[in-house]
Amino acid sequence: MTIAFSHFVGKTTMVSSSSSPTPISPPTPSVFLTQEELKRIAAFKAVEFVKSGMVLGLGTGSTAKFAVERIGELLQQGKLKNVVGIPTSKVTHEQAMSLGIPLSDLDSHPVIDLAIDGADEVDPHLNLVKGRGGSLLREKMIEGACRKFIVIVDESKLVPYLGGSLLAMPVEIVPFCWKFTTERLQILFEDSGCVAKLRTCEKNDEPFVTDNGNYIVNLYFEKEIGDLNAASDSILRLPGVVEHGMFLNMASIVIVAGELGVTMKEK
Ligand SMILES: O=C(CO)[C@H](O)[C@H](O)COP(=O)(O)O
Repeated sequence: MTIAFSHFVGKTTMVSSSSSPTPISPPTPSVFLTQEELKRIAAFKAVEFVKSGMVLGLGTGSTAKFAVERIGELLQQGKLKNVVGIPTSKVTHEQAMSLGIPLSDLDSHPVIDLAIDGADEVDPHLNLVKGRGGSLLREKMIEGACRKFIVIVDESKLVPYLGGSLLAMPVEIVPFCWKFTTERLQILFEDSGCVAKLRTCEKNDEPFVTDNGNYIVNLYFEKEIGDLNAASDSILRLPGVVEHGMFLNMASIVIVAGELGVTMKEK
């Protein structure tokens, strides 16, 4: 049984095995699935779009890791051949290496056929918040260079507007005078009741350091941000900011796994 999520604006497809681009089928959803199982189902569905010979952006996080695992498995089984992976983080690099997935980078492969990655929030227009795993910069560089970007989420990630989960919207900043930059970010969005906080590591309360040697400031919004493109521009104009976690108009397809089925939303 499948359901269509009224959340989305535009075309939503209810997924069945007949709509699969390849004969590889994920486990069939049923009730009482755990969040991990839902993530795995969305990931398997996305990997059905992978074809031999493709250059692939490999995402980061607990959902994307299932996609990387599946790609490794299909390579080992000989069902996929000659793919090259471009990892979006050191963690994914390690995982892909351990699975024997051939790896490269954007310098050697500036155009990527397909990227598959998770997201922290998905709004009805397929805009995303990403980077709660801290890999937003590499993710944005790699996913911005791909022909098709498939986002895989469980239904808990759907929000009516970005910032709507009341969880963090991350911004990567240089460590130099991070307090100054954090304050500037908070002031920028004071009309939206924004609170800006440096991300720290749970184990020692030290600043969280990204794969690029930078810090992350988490923005928490009390009210809707409003014009997302204007917000993006003003964040990026602040000296000290490297990148933010709003991925606007980048997703080609969002695959959502829910208790009652899988839906696929295309731009
Ligand atoms: O952007 C990311 C990492 O920087 C992740 O894709 C995002 O945080 C979702 O992660 P998960 O699948 O573990 O919920």
